Amino acid sequence: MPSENGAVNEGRAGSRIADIVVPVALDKAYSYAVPAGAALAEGDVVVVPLGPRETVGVVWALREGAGANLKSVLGRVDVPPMGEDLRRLIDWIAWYTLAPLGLAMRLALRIPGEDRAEQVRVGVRLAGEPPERLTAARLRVIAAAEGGLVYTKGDLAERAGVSLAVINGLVDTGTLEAVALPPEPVAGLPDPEHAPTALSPDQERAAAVLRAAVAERNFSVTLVEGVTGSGKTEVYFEAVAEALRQGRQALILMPEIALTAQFLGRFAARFGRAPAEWHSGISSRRRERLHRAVASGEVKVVAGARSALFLPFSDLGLVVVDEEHEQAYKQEEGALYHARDMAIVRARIDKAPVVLASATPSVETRVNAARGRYRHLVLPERFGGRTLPTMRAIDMRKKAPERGRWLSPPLLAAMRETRAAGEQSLLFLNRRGYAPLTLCRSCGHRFQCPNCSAWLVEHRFRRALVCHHCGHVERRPDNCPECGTVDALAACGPGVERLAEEVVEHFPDARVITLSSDFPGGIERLRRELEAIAAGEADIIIGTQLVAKGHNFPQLTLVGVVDADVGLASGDPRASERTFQLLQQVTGRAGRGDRPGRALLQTYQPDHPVMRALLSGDAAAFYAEEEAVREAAGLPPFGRLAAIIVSAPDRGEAEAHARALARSAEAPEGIDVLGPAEAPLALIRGRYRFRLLVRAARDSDLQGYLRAWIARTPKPPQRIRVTVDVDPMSFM
Ligand SMILES: Nc1ncnc2c1ncn2[C@@H]1O[C@H](COP(=O)(O)OP(=O)(O)OP(=O)(O)O)[C@@H](O)[C@H]1O
Ligand SMILES: [Zn+2]
Repeated sequence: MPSENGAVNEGRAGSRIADIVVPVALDKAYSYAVPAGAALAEGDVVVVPLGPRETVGVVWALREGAGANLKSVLGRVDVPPMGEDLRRLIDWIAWYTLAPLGLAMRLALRIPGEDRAEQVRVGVRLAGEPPERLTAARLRVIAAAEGGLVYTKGDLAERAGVSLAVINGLVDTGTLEAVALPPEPVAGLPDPEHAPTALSPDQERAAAVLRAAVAERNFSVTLVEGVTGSGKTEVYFEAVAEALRQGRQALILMPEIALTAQFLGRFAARFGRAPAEWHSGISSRRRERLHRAVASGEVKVVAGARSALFLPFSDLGLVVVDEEHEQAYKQEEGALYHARDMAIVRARIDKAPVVLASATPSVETRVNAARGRYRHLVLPERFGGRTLPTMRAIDMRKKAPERGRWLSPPLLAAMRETRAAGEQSLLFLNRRGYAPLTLCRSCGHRFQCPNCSAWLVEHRFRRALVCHHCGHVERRPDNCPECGTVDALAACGPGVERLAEEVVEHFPDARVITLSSDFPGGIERLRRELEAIAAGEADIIIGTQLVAKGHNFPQLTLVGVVDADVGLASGDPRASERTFQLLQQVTGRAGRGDRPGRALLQTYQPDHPVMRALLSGDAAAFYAEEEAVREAAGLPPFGRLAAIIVSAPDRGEAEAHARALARSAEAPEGIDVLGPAEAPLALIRGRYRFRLLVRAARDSDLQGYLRAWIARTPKPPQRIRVTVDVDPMSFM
């Protein structure tokens, strides 16, 4: 790798040593000599030799020392240094999650890509004499450029109605001269006074507390718990406004940022400018510019996904975590961190207030609020006198749909009424594809993924069978591969595509939109469809969980939950909490406009505590019961959990190492080690998996225990992987 900003190496070793963290799976910093006279500071991004190659790294610490036997730092890279706060955050993440320091550091490292050179924008203006050869086109250009203003070439070509070649020709003749244009600003400056919202008294009370928290310029955490449609967004916008008034920066973390065009529009309406967006859909070139502009303080507000947490804010004055209960905040690959929790860590380091917003907070956050660790603001009502949807269960044991169909008579009747009233219905089913399982009616053969212990999901319009875990795709055959019978394959169970078929049978002239993250057209298509729905251009919407999140569809008055029980059967300790949150969210899409909404839950267990809580609207009772169950079982937040996942291409090896780990567990008082057990997803991407679960008392040194344990277990060969997941969200 070339050194971007001049070599610092002047050949002589100096008197300083740099401890440098490189972005690989190593757990410590490596020492290098700092060449004499090199201007190097902690946090600088540098190029260093690593074995036979060169790599970038970050200066974690500088100290005195000769370092005669050490290799030297080769150069400094011209990117914003990694500030003290970010380095402390990364140390913390590495300590907390047990991720190797180098991997944790990689979260915050941005190195320029190939296209890094900022393209200089050039404009042209009239400068010299008209050329000797004057064509009509050339005359039009000269006329259009009259007055001496600077235009981009494209602009001028358009104004004059000529091609770029004509413009370039006039530059060659000296009639036009090229001048450098200032770079376009990365993001506009949001104005806190642009269009303040008139808040309701409840909202105003909450907003006042948040403004005060921002004005304190100190660390604090405030939970804003408000029912769906209560205006949580409007309220935390007031905290953002206060940060802007103070000239400070604000970070808004969102779980599904790519789908939040509506949010960006609302922000722009309130502040006159959209916030800077940060997520994987943003081009690398733009991300690089944003990275610099966040470091320089030019960008004031970033709305982003998890990784926005690692931007080099120079003066962070507020962090908002929207939908704080969302599982999407947990990073499930690489360093397994929880972005909400790490946002709180970063805010503590940066002495900034945090706002957690949710209609259905996580049990952890509720308990923290109840114990006084967090401030707790409640918005109990929807804005503008609107009411929450009425909730009813449809007992599927009594009101069964026809054979091979999934919509019960009462739900169909409600959809007809809604349609007759010119309103929208939403059917929610959290299953992508056509059918979750395909089998042969003749021999019973089931289609399974060759790499995973999972059934292949039929995607009918792609004419394919797909594994949702590893992405394996195969054609759906006409004959059974096992017994050869023709046309004997049957789809079992519903996915959104199959549901759409049923809806069209019942409502042949309704405008139906099916939303699923795996449809062709990607984010752009989803954004367009969400807009179309909000504009009333659909009668019936069918969707997976991505329709549940934060959208405002004013004409939507009926939500039908096709299978309310789906999430309850998983055996996951958070199954109840998650089902409650998801169904509350999705039903909360109904009745947000002028007309009241209702929700119907198709369930085989109407007496399940989760269903009872949803039907009665008594969230407090649900949380109280859930907390009691967790407390009794020593589960988070009353106790702590860590999962150890051992995986290998060979099942026997994976199991043997998992057992070896269990044997060397030596758990002290207050810590239990459970397992190993074969993981529910026993095979993923060709790797067999075994799980151990560590349950520890709240005040125990879980990380210390895990480190010592893993260190004393004989190191397995490379093909056996041991993954530690502290505070696991997935138990698969
Ligand atoms: N003070 C207000 N003035 C005008 N409109 C408001 C006000 N408060 C809320 N609204 C409107 O009410 C709707 C719901 O508000 P918002 O989306 O902020 O609620 P929320 O609590 O974040 O909802 P959810 O949890 O369901 O996403 C939005 O259309 C919003 O513009
Ligand atoms: Zn698979």
